[in-house]
Amino acid sequence: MALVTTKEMFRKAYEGGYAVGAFNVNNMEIVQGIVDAAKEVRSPLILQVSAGARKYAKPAYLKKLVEAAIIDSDLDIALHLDHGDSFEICKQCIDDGFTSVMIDGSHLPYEENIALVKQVVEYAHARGVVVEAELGKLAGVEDEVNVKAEDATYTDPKQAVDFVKRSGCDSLAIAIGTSHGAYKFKGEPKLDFERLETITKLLPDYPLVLHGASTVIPEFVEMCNAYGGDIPGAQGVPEEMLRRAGSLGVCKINIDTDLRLAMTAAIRKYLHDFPAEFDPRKYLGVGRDAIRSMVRHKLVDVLGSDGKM
Ligand SMILES: O=C(CO)COP(=O)(O)O
Ligand SMILES: O=C[C@H](O)COP(=O)(O)O
Ligand SMILES: [Zn+2]
Ligand SMILES: [Zn+2]
Repeated sequence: MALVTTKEMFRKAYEGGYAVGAFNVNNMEIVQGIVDAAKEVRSPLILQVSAGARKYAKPAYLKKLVEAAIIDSDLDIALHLDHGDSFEICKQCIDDGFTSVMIDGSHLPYEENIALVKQVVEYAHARGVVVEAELGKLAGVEDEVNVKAEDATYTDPKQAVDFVKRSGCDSLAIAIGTSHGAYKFKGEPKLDFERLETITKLLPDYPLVLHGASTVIPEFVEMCNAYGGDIPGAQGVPEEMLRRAGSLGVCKINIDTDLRLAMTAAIRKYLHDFPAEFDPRKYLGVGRDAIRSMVRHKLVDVLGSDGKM
């Protein structure tokens, strides 16, 4: 199988009413845990690399890890740049062989966001690479109690149509109430599904992307806290909301925090239970196993992408 773009994955996901998981990768154990799960259940897969991941692991290592994953798993995998913040980083990744890049101009004024996305789209499309853009702002949304302020940062449906048409982006990340990290909601979790449905109606057959979509699995939060961690009040997006989003045009669901929590919880417990152990393969192996079973659960029970490869 091969390194592929997300085009075909999204087309099938849209038609099938399910979503493809986009998992952030930072080292070998994370890549292997995710890919082994996808291999077990024959799921399409997007592996994504942030600027932070490139700084931590170095671009050449990450690229080779993903190539190794394709050889070992016999899966089609898309390699995606997560939250590219400039034309230059997108160009670098395209030149390095990424099949998909995100240019995140969501912090820019509307017209500047469009202009930046257009520039990346022109470069990417000429090389067979697809582009994800973002409209609306995610971070900090959960702190807004004022509905009007909330509205201002959520994606405006009519603007989304204009944005897609004028920028030429292949998929669009939208803001409907999710946020990055382990603290997504203070009270009851709430996403603006009415807004999502309006966007989907106005942009039929168009793949949408949900960032900040970790469920912050209570089992792992509790395990972290039970073995020396300190992450009280962590809360994510409930699974049933992700299933609903997947049936409403969301074709890509981004997951990073859940990987971090699964790995950290398992390693914390292992080191507590086996204090005399100091072979990194032991605790990193346990972390990798935790990622594998967590991702398998996501693919089968939340995203519904199992058997779609
Ligand atoms: O959106 C993400 C990466 O772009 C990850 O979101 P989480 O923090 O919810 O895992
Ligand atoms: O959206 C953000 C991802 O979770 C990546 O986070 P990072 O920049 O710490 O690698
Ligand atoms: Zn963003
Ligand atoms: Zn994100």
